[in-house]
Amino acid sequence: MCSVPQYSMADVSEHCDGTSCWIVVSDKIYDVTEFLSKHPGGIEIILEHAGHDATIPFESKGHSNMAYTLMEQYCVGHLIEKDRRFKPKETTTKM
Ligand code: HEM
Repeated sequence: MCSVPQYSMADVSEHCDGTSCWIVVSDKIYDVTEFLSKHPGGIEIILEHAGHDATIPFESKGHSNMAYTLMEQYCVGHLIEKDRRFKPKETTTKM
């Protein structure tokens, strides 16, 4: 988790069109610019979420395990802790 770059939602929101398209799924950030034209569900549906959190639409569509594997090659980092919504916050306190 710590060895990859971390970005804020403000950083993600700058990549909001077909020239640079980032989406967030489960607090991980994906640069899908090169993938847009390859997406079996089409370009437009991803562009609707460009620069935003796409976790709920991505998961409610019910992507296959293959899709989850495929997306990892586009991961460019994680959200900074303050902007995370889905993963439990890291803690140094041991139970
Ligand atoms: C890194 C991001 C994404 C990857 C790698 C990806 C990959 C895929 C793949 C491989 C399929 C074919 C069916 C399957 O294997 O599940 C698919 C279909 C689809 N995807 Fe995505 N997807 C991504 C993001 C999104 C997002 C953000 C949405 C927004 C709702 C979306 C909506 C859809 C839809 C609606 C289909 C169905 C197309 C059909 O059955 O005609 N995808 N996607």
